[in-house]
Amino acid sequence: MASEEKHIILETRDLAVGYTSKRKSDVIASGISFSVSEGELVALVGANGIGKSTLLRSLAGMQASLKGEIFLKGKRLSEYGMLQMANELSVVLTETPASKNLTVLELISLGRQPHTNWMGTLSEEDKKAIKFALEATNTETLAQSKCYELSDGQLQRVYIARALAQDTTLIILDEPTTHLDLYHRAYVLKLLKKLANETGKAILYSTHEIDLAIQLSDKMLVMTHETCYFDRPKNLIADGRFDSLFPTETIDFDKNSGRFTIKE
Ligand SMILES: Nc1ncnc2c1ncn2[C@@H]1O[C@H](COP(=O)(O)OP(=O)(O)OP(=O)(O)O)[C@@H](O)[C@H]1O
Repeated sequence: MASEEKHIILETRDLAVGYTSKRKSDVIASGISFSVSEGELVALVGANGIGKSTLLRSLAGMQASLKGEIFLKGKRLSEYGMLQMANELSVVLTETPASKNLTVLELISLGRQPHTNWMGTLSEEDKKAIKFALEATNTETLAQSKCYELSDGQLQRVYIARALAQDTTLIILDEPTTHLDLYHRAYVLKLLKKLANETGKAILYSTHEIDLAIQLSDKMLVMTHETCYFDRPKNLIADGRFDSLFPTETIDFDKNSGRFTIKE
């Protein structure tokens, strides 16, 4: 038990996330308890507006949670300073403000910021990490392009490359495959799986590609209006957690194939 706990990178306990204004707290999701261990790819799924982005932003320390605890490598997230956090956690959000005047190489190099010296010069190790990020995301040929020249799908891979260059133990990605064509969707998800399983990174990503997530993820966090379920995909299927994720008069979940079908 103790050795298992040692490998947990991210953990939440009875977390509630949402928004506060002067007058009230608006809880979007609550009772969220799960963990991501070293070497695991975990998918976060749920219907539109259920709170996936809200949860990911809370886990990345970008907005305060309303209740419960978040631990990063056993230490409360609230106790991390900015630089220390950047050494442990990289984030790829859908609405990442695009520094579109930069070249791809410059943007990816920014991922090395937590590691570079006070002059910001790149060491051999920095250059190696950038080269790896370019190769892994299939973006080498784009290196000298300006970000504003890229398609949405190319830009998405560049943001993933920046996170890889940052070389953190935990990577959080909000819908990393949204703008990608079928080939790059499969490519990126297989890459995330490979990175997690082979380099020991802990990767948490949100997605609407539930079928692909079932095939590729080690574990899944399923958000519903009532509660959140966290388990291995095959256990979630056996427990019927996908059966009523969407209105059943329109969409059916087939337990045998692990796929959704549209009703006639
Ligand atoms: N800044 C905000 N202030 C108040 N409420 C917000 C804010 N941002 C999002 N919400 C609300 O929080 C809820 C969850 O939104 P969120 O974007 O987290 O869902 P999601 O699961 O990521 O959705 P999608 O699958 O459509 O991307 C929605 O009802 C949304 O209107």
